Order: sequence, then C-alpha cells, then structure tokens
Amino acid sequence: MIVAEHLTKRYGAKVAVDDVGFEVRPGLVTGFLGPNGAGKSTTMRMIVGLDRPDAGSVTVSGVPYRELRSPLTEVGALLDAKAWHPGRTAERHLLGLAATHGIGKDRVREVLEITGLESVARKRVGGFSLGMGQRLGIASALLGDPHTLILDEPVNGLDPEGVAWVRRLLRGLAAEGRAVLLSSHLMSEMAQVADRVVVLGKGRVLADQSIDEMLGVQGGPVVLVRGTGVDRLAHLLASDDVTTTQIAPDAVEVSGVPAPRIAEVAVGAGIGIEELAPRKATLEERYMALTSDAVEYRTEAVR
Ligand SMILES: Nc1ncnc2c1ncn2[C@@H]1O[C@H](COP(=O)(O)OP(=O)(O)OP(=O)(O)O)[C@@H](O)[C@H]1O
Repeated sequence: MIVAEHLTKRYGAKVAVDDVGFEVRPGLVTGFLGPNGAGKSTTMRMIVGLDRPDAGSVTVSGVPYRELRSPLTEVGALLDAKAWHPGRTAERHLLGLAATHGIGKDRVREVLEITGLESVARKRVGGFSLGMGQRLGIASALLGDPHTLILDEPVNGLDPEGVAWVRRLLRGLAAEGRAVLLSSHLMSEMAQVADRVVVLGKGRVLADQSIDEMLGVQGGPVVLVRGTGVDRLAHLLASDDVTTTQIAPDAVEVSGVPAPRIAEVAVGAGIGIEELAPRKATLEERYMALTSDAVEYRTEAVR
C-alpha cells in the first residue's frame, strides 16, 4: 500500500509535483498516467526515497521508504531499466542483489523462471535487448516477493507477446493481494490492465478514479448525426449542457442530448437524417480531454 499526501517537489522555480495525494491499494493495479513532464517519475522517485519531498509525505506499508527495515521485501521497483553493470550476467546481477538482502539463491532461480530469462541467465546484460532488460528489471523488482510493486513503463520495448505477459503478471500479482502502481503514457494499455487510474498533469492530480468511473463521467454518450443540414443542429439544440462538434461537412457529434430527442428536433426542422449513432466515448478520448490543458510539449499541426 502506498499513501501520498500533499506531496510537493520543486526544482528551482519549477513545481514538478504540486500537492499530490493518492492511494495505491492492495489487490488493485493502479495506473499512473500523464503527459511528458507531468511529474510521474518525480513522484515515483519520492516513493522509493530517491528524491526528498519539499512538502507532504509518501509512505509504503505505513512508513517512509527510508525507514523500511527490509525495503526489497516491502516494495519492488522498476524505475530505470538500465540500472546494472553491463559486464555482469543476469544471474550475477540478481544474486548480488539477493545477497545484500538475505534472499536465497532459490528465489533468484524462481524470478528468472517467472520472467522467462532462464536461457539467458548466464549472458552478460550489456548485450541484452530492451525487452530482455525490461524482464530483468521486473525480475529484480520481484526478487524480495514484495507487497507493493512500482513499475515505470514496464512494457516499453516488449513485443506483443511480452506485453501480454506483463499484463498477465500484473493482474496475477494484484489478484494475490499486492498493491501495483504502473506508469504509462498509453491509456489504451491501462484500459487492459488497470483497475484505477491516477492522472497527473503539470504536477497536479487531474483524476483519481476507477476505469469504469472514468468512462461513465463527463456528460454521457456522444451521438453521431449524419445527414443533409445537420450543421443546423448546433443552433437548434443550443444550451449550456450541450456540445455540438462538426466532424465532417455532413456530420456532427452531439453530447448532452439523448438520441431520441435529437431525432425529434431534426425531424421537426426538416433535416434529413441518414445516420444517428450513439457511441460511448473511449478511455483515450477521456484522457485526451482531461490532459489537453496540461500538455507541456505540443506538436503543432502542419500547415
Ligand atoms: N532533476 C531535475 N531538475 C530540474 N527539473 C526537473 C528535474 N527532474 C524533473 N524535472 C522537471 O519536473 C517536471 C516533471 O518531470 P517528471 O520527469 O517527473 O515528469 P514525467 O511525468 O515523469 O514525464 P515523462 O513522461 O516525460 O517521463 C518536468 O517539467 C521536468 O522538466
């Protein structure tokens, strides 16, 4: 379990993490999302004691990371996938880590097996692909059989089979009652694995909710309306709760009005409707809407 309260970190005048509070609960995969520079890495570094907060606090299993007696058995972290000596073999790396924490060789063999690295266990990690490196990072995080796991972009560099494997692994770890914090830029990836998401933007929490809540909030379903003269709907349906967006010369998207009411208004105004299709907003759309004001580096449209 991780609990962050009023967590704040400044770099000079820049407030990287600004009064952030959230919980990573046992038995759940909590997704940690946000655009580049949102403060995810800084927050994760503070959780594992690599950075000190300027204000607020964050605890793992009820105490600050630095006060944990046996950190590796409480929390496993994959933050920098390249944090090892390139000349060492995967097995040596894990055995070294295990020795400093009183963890036996059997557990090293187990994590090599769990992460599918047995066949390359005696190879030097300097020659590892990005995906193999990620697996070794995950093996290191699992070594102490911890209650809490923190994984920064664990699927980065993995092929589709590897991505599916990480998903199964994380779901399994949560099902065993562990608290899992998983960061990613990809909302689509989160939808497949997370129970909840904490969305950061410009150092602040923009959303902290379950995936279902995220899909259910913000104005109900969007209705696609196609036909001749549908552009007139914006005026006909105008009210504070209604948004009408023209997406093609003959099509608009309307939110805030049920489809039958749109049909009624359109028929009354003599608009010829060819298509009227309610559709659920995707998680990706919710995420983009939430973070649109918080993107630090935006790509300008090519003119
Ligand atoms: N050591 C540092 N010195 C100065 N500024 C920093 C430092 N580390 C991070 N920052 C700034 O703090 C803000 C948050 O950065 P952070 O790396 O935590 O974001 P992030 O959400 O992890 O981004 P990304 O997805 O790109 O990894 C950014 O504006 C970044 O430039």
